[in-house]
Amino acid sequence: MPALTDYELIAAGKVRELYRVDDELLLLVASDRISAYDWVLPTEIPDKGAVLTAMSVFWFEALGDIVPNHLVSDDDGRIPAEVRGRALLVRSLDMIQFECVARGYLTGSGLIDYRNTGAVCGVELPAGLVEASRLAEPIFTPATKAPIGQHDENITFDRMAAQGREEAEELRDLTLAVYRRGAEIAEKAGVILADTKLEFGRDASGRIVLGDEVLTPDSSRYWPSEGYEAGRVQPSYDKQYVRDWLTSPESGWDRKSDTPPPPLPAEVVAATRSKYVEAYERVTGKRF
Ligand SMILES: C[C@H](c1ccccc1)n1cc(-c2ncnc(N)c2C#N)cn1
Repeated sequence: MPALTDYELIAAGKVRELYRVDDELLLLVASDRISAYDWVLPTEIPDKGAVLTAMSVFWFEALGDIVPNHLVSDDDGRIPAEVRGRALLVRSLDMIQFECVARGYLTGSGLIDYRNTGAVCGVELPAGLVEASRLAEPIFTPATKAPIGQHDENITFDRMAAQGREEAEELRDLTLAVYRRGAEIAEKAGVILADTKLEFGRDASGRIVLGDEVLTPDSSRYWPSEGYEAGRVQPSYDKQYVRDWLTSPESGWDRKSDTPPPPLPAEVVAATRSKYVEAYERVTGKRF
């Protein structure tokens, strides 16, 4: 059984790492770290990495008729014991350098663009929409990848198509199809999938393949269906306990200061772990 140190680290995000296993295979590792307000918190959430990894595995399978994916195995001798359960053995792809985002609801950077221009990524929207408005139809809102620590830049479809219209159209169609399927399955589970960010690449035969994690609470916004109401910021399905505690007087933290957030109390950690497990069990219908 190999150790993680046997593999070269080739990419690291706030809460995950990517290692090279050989010239065809990579290891996508999800940590138990959690980020909030653009900070990586000092306290980990036990099993977060494993739950999100299991969610990606579920979605790759549930989306198999829509798009091929890079998953080779979630249980293979080449996955080191220390990350078993929170790591995926994946095919190395030639990644397409666009963030493929689909939105069924208006929030985050999409809402900001809408308030400034009446559109998101050049897609005109009707007047009068507010925070968390449900859109009549899901929209494709691509972005260029920003360097670590910065926010991606929303771009128009035409700007993306300048690098190849056919590819942009295929990525748009796949992204919207994945979102619609995800939103449909989530809705049956009493969960709103507000938006999601996908990453695609090309395999050795030039086929477009879905990479990265897919439809997880880290790559998507999940809201409880119960209590949904446009006009206010919706509670995050998985991170609301963390957000509420960090912005409460109890934490002693000032979000506007440039100081790192304090450690989380055990009860916030436990409640947050439960929300990840609950999201997985409701969406997949499987026990974690
Ligand atoms: C953005 C993401 C990332 C993951 C983990 C940590 C930091 C970034 N990433 C994914 C690849 C990638 N490259 C080639 N083939 C692949 N199958 C994948 C995947 N997944 C490169 N970067």
